[in-house]
Amino acid sequence: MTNPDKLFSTPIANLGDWTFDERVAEVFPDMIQRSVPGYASIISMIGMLAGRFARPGSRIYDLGCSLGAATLAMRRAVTAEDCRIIAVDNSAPMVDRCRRHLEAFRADIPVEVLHADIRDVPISNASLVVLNFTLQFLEPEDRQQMLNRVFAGLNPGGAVVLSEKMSFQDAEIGELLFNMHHDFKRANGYSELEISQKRSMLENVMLTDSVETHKDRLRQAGFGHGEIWFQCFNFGSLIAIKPAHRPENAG
Ligand SMILES: C[S@@+](CC[C@H](N)C(=O)[O-])C[C@H]1O[C@@H](n2cnc3c(N)ncnc32)[C@H](O)[C@@H]1O
Ligand SMILES: O=C(O)C(=O)C[C@]1(C(=O)O)C=C[C@@H](O)C=C1
Repeated sequence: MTNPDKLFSTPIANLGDWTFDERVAEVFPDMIQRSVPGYASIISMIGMLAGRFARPGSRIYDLGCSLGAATLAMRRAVTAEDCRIIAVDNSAPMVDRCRRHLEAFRADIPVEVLHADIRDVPISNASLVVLNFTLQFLEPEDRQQMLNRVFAGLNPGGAVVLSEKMSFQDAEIGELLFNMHHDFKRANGYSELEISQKRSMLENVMLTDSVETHKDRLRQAGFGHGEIWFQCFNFGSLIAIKPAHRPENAG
């Protein structure tokens, strides 16, 4: 049983900015499940993607791993020989719990959990890089550079999975999907107070981009193109593949 998220159920005088602190880490599985439509599907399908993209002797990165849900799904699914997973988060309470979580299950794939800022972690020999609802917490001016580094660290034929809460250029559709997300939260038992307090805490620290912006950034990083492989309301996930080396005289 996970602890229920009741963090914002009573009025808070000074809301302040959102952080991934001890209290959030403690209720995180319940919180993210009830807040992100499609979260469980995305996690299990990241496992499937890892099974497909993992190459022998390569690394898989889970950037902003929180409690390690994506890492666990990938560790279960990867069959390629001599792979290792590097899971990174800059929240100490998340990293502590993530390590304990991973130790609770036996597995053949080694996992290194790093307490670090994803902007400082070298990326190399990667067959898959996962940013599952993490890029949205970087300052917008750091996002392109991050994706450039992901591209540079991927082996040819490797992929990036980029899941984000998104905004929409079409104002009417944007408003509908935003409202549907709030309906989703209400249906999962969150009150108007909980929804609005969390929203105002996230306001300054989680700035969302449009699907077009994400695709432009992926293109600029060198991926050629990226495409949505999952979407529910204003939450979605893109995939982009680093072109494989083409033989010298390929037409
Ligand atoms: C919404 S959670 C990610 C959920 C997680 N990927 C999953 O699939 O369950 C965002 C995570 O990113 C981490 N984070 C945010 N900015 C970061 C940064 N600059 N470096 C490392 N981790 C970061 C937060 O501490 C938080 O745990
Ligand atoms: O936008 C919201 O209301 C959210 O709750 C989103 C979101 C996210 O996308 O990361 C924000 C913080 C929590 O980590 C869980 C979910």
